[in-house]
Amino acid sequence: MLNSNHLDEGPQSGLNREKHVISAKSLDLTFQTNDGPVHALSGVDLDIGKGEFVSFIGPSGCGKTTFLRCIAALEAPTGGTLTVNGMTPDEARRARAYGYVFQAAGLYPWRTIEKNIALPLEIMGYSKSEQDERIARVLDLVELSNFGKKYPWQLSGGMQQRASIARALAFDADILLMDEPFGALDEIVRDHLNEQLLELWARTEKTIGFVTHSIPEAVYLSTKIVVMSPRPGRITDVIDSPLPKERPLDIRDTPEFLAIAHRVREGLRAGHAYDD
Ligand SMILES: Nc1ncnc2c1ncn2[C@@H]1O[C@H](COP(=O)(O)OP(=O)(O)OP(=O)(O)O)[C@@H](O)[C@H]1O
Repeated sequence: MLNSNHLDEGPQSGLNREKHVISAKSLDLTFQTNDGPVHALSGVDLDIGKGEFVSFIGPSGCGKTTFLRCIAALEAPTGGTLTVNGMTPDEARRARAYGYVFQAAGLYPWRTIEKNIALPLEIMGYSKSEQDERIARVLDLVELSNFGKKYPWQLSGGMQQRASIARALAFDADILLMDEPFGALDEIVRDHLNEQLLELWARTEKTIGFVTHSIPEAVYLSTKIVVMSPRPGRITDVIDSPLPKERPLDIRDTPEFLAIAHRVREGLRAGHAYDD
């Protein structure tokens, strides 16, 4: 079975009827390092509903990436529970419950954009015709239909990131995990990609977990903003955004937007003060 969606309505699954796509309870993760233990996540409680756009914001080292990696079963928590589509993260990974977009686009330079998107599909055993169909659909979603035959180095940084998003979307996972995907891009390109990402999210109704250092980006994109602070990494505030789903860029000048941005900033400050 190739499509992850089958797990949502499986017959055997009382578990799968759980309404939260991602649910963390008292999640803890301590890394054992040569310099002693590093408490990367402490008592993290968070529920993410289907179709939410959730941003994680906080200073360097507060555990944003670690939390995303736990969801993706790339790290094993040392305490608490975490479910993804009602399964363990490892089961969800095997069921292809999510796509992952990294900070660097991570495209293979010797493969065309099409061939980069095809790679996970090849590994998963899709037929050539299904690969082609999926590649065409995701290239259209990220507005790169005319660039499939190009190599990554022939594309701008923003286009490469869009190609990387297309690759993560190709096997149609319900969840998209994005770790600071636009951090290295200039403001104008980033604004444009933020707009496109919101459109894509509205069209596909994916659940998105998005790591960022930018307050405006978090507020512009999210239905829920999770503010974190370090040592140990923990959640200090969860803000449910009252902004409408349709968001032109100039919404960033409205009092409602600025009020949320203010609350995020206060949350970040409080986290820092805690460390002093
Ligand atoms: N594999 C690992 N081994 C040991 N320590 C680790 C490991 N991965 C992360 N850490 C530590 O865990 C803490 C949380 O790191 P993490 O990368 O999740 O933070 P972050 O909030 O994503 O930071 P940034 O914004 O800089 O990406 C940091 O102190 C980091 O040094």
